[in-house]
Amino acid sequence: MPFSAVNKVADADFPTRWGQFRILGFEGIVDYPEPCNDDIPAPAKRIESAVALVMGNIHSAPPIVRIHSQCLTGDVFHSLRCDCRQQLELALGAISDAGSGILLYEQQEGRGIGLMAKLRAYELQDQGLDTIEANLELGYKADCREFELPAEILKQMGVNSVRLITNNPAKVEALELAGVKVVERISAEVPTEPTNERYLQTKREKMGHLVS
Ligand SMILES: Nc1nc2c(ncn2[C@@H]2O[C@H](COP(=O)(O)OP(=O)(O)OP(=O)(O)O)[C@@H](O)[C@H]2O)c(=O)[nH]1
Ligand SMILES: [Zn+2]
Repeated sequence: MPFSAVNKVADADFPTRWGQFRILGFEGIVDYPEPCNDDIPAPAKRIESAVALVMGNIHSAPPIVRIHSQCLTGDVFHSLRCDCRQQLELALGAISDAGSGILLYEQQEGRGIGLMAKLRAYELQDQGLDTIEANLELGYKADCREFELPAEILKQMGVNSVRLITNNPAKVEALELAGVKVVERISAEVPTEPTNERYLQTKREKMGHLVS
């Protein structure tokens, strides 16, 4: 999806439980975005935003990077339907341990379908559909994310090679395609819960995620 512009809109101090970060805000303008649901026409222009938490020196060696997609239910409410919150903590812990790194938090709730659609997908999952079947039943693609904004943000920061925390080969491919080298993939596997076993099984079997 072509961005006609990606701009840094803010850069501030950000103390956290994991240590001292900078928090940066980025906005990208997408011209003629592709619809994620054929029944919902896309606008001619869409603004996408992402937050970058940056710790330490990110230029002396390929930094640890996590691209985290927004999950209100997991990140804020500690939902056990998914593994997002545990992955967020794993990533912040890894960056903190290394003393440097970047967490890119992209506002792609529900793999880009939005919060209300994700909740409707949960309803369908309660009736027996898996995560992908539920998205498709609602008219959405299985995954609406393309990871171009995080790639562009990394390049704007002068980061052209990274150690990426992920289990999702599509993220590695997207960065490489955009010209950001993934010199190492660091596993984002976290302990499973009985309530997220099917969610993880679907990621492994239908989305090619590298989880056991
Ligand atoms: N549509 C939909 N999205 C979900 C569901 N559960 C979690 N998500 C979203 O999934 C996104 C996280 O994507 P995942 O596929 O779990 O993991 P990933 O980011 O692709 O891969 P990792 O880097 O390995 O974590 C977040 O945006 C969540 O809001 C669901 O049941 N349906
Ligand atoms: Zn989640």
